[in-house]
Amino acid sequence: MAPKQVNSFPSVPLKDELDIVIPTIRSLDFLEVWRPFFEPYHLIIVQDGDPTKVIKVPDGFDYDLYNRNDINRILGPKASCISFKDGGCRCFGFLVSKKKYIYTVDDDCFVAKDPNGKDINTVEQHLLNLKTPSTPFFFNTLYDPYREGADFVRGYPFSLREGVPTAVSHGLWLNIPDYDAPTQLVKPLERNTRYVDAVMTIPKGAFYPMCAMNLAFDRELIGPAMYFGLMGDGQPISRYDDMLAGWCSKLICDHLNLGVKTGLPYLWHSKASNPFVNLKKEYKGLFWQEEIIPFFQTLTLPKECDTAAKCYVELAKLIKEKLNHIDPYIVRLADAMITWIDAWEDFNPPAEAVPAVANAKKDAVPPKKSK
Ligand SMILES: O=c1ccn([C@@H]2O[C@H](COP(=O)(O)OP(=O)(O)O[C@H]3OC[C@H](O)[C@H](O)[C@H]3O)[C@@H](O)[C@H]2O)c(=O)[nH]1
Ligand SMILES: [Mn+2]
Repeated sequence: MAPKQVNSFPSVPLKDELDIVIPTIRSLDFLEVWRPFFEPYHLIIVQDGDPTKVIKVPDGFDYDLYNRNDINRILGPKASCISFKDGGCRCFGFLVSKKKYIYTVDDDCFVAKDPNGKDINTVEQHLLNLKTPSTPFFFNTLYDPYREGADFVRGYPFSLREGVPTAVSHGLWLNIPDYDAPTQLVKPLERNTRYVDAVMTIPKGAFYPMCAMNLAFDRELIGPAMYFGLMGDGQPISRYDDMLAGWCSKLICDHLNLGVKTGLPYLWHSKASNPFVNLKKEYKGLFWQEEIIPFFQTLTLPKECDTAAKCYVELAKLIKEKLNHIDPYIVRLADAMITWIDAWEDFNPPAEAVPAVANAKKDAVPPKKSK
């Protein structure tokens, strides 16, 4: 029986282990409030929309900024898999990062306070979540057993107390909740004021609506599955970027015995996007998901799929084969999933890749700007 890990916050910023990826089509002024927590880290800013628009990065941050011209230049024809005019463009940042962990956050999210009035360092809490095991096979009713002041409760099998590696840490939001358009329309004034002091592993076999507003993950374990789909301009759907990545990554985490956690940390989500615009963007997803989610719930991947990338390629094939009747778009999406993996492996060669070729490809990515 492994000694239980009692976790504490990482004492110093782990800047060599984590990049912060921010999609933006607006402004980066929000970084000012995050400065104490974000300044030590490298930012990867993915500028969406008009590439001629100059988006100012507040002084003092170490960053690379990529606009659509950069994405096209760097990926060439493979840029077709990166969404335009949808927050899903952020996955380009996941692709070019070289760090083990990614934290991605939206530009209308701010520092929240915990019930004691203390500013919440979301990066620290996500790193803690990712560096401590998950318990997907048997639910611990006292929530995160690795947390200070908690443990496995009576009856929890000792054979399962080591847990599994954590691949995804899904944070939450105070103030504007991540509601879909119909819910936003009927509850325009609803605000989330409930701070739940808990981190939970999402049990194996259960899916969840992954929101990318306050999300962290282990690139090495699950990076290839964090593709945010073909959304936005020229596509019949938007605002399902993170949902697709959530379904795919959870299926693959379950298959590879990796964990997904949700709960702390919280941030403050400030902007309610227009529910009528959102309804137009997401309405196909509202009914497509009623068929897509059962597809994921009943899917079993072959045991030969022993890496996230191999699982993802197999999943793309199955989506193309089993879901193409929903809409011709699904075929394009499945093809784009394969293009994504090709691009991923250009930047992150699989272990068995020939080093000479791999290095040549890896070095082909001059960042647009950095300080
Ligand atoms: O065309 C676009 C639109 C937005 N962005 C950037 O994406 C981030 C989210 O944008 P926004 O705050 O307007 O989205 P929400 O209505 O709050 O909902 C999101 O919440 C979770 C996910 O992030 C998902 O994308 C949405 O459902 C923000 O940083 C925008 O600047 C963009 O790059 N391109
Ligand atoms: Mn928002």
